[in-house]
Amino acid sequence: MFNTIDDLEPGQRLLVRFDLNAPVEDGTVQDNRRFARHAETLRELLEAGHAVAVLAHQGRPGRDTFVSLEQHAEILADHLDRDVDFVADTFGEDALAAIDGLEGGEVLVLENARMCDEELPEEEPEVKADTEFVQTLATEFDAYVNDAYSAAHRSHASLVGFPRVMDAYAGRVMEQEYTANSSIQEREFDGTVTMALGGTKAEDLIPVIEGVDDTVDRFCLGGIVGELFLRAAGHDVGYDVEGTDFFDEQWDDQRETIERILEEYEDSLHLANDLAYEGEDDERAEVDVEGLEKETSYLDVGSDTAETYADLVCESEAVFVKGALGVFEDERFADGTVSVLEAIAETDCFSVVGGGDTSRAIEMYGLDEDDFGHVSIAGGAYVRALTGEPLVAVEVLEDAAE
Ligand SMILES: Nc1ncnc2c1ncn2[C@@H]1O[C@H](COP(=O)(O)OP(=O)(O)OP(=O)(O)O)[C@@H](O)[C@H]1O
Ligand SMILES: O=C(O)[C@H](O)COP(=O)(O)O
Repeated sequence: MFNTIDDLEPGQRLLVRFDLNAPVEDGTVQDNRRFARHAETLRELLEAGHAVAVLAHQGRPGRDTFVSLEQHAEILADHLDRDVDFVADTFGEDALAAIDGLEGGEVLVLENARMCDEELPEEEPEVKADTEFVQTLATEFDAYVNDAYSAAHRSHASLVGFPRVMDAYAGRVMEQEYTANSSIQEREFDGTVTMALGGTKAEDLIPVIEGVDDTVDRFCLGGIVGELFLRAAGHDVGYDVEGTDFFDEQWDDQRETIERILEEYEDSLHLANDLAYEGEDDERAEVDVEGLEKETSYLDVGSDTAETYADLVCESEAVFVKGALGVFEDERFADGTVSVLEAIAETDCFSVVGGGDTSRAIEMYGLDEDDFGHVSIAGGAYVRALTGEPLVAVEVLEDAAE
């Protein structure tokens, strides 16, 4: 087990890793559940008199979501109802000067860690610990706190490097998510177990199907992941159209695996039989999978599919959700995601809803969190925990405690 912030000495200078990765619409960062959860950890640390520098990431280089953390500092400030400083630098001179001026009870957000070249390449913790990024920041603080459970599956410098070179502790979100998600993995169910898989990150989800196949009886696919499976099944969908970069790269990387899984799991995979898109007059329009066209951007599963998936949920003893079945942020394309969530809320099945973005649908559509077993702000990390696969950033925290 790891040490937690309960084990911290008083009045420390802390480097705290959050996961504030959020949707970005037209350059504007959207508040999601992660801010509220991490703000609670932050409040506790500041009230205890610690000086806190926040390290976090947003998007990936080359994507529209790869932006500065300046807006994230403002959103955190709104949650805390106090000032949150920001410096547009991570470990250079400006960052070090700002860190130097940090007093107990104050907080400073550092710039997007993924703007540093040494952050992203997936490498062993020892290699990350040796980077200039980690070596420079480590000397500025008494201890490192990792609260970013939802990024704990990534072997990035800010997640795995620091615990190798300094005292390291788990924050409240890390502790709570780790406990909840690990206990789910050990549960056994007598009845049917259904998993709804959607969202944009096919490469995170595909290994999950094989990892949980002894527990999960059927998989309902939607979102980008579902469209890639439809493409493998021979339908004219799952191709990038102007302005999207979801499909072609993932298809090239995952094609063989998708085709194999489609064949091996024929009986347990449920693919959409209709999809929705933006039709004339900007209205939602729908089409059966036989009528799909490569040039159209499909934004949700169709109503027939949504109804079928909701029925499957109602017959289940346990339901796991990871990733949205459509672009639920736009009301016209929320039907698939919301139908599944409503079906869970109406029945008394055990349920877990995961995903930094997906979990936001619960409050957006007025559902009651109490109707769900566990709502996780983690996506990739939560599904890996379900398969029993270790999370590298948790492992280094555990090593640090020994
Ligand atoms: N057909 C689609 N086209 C474009 N975007 C889609 C489609 N279906 C779902 N999405 C988007 O997928 C997003 C959620 O997927 P994502 O992979 O980011 O999962 P997540 O739930 O946030 O998990 P994580 O924590 O891993 O990021 C939603 O914001 C939704 O708009
Ligand atoms: O949003 C997430 O799932 C985490 O922040 C990890 O982000 P990534 O999938 O871009 O590595």
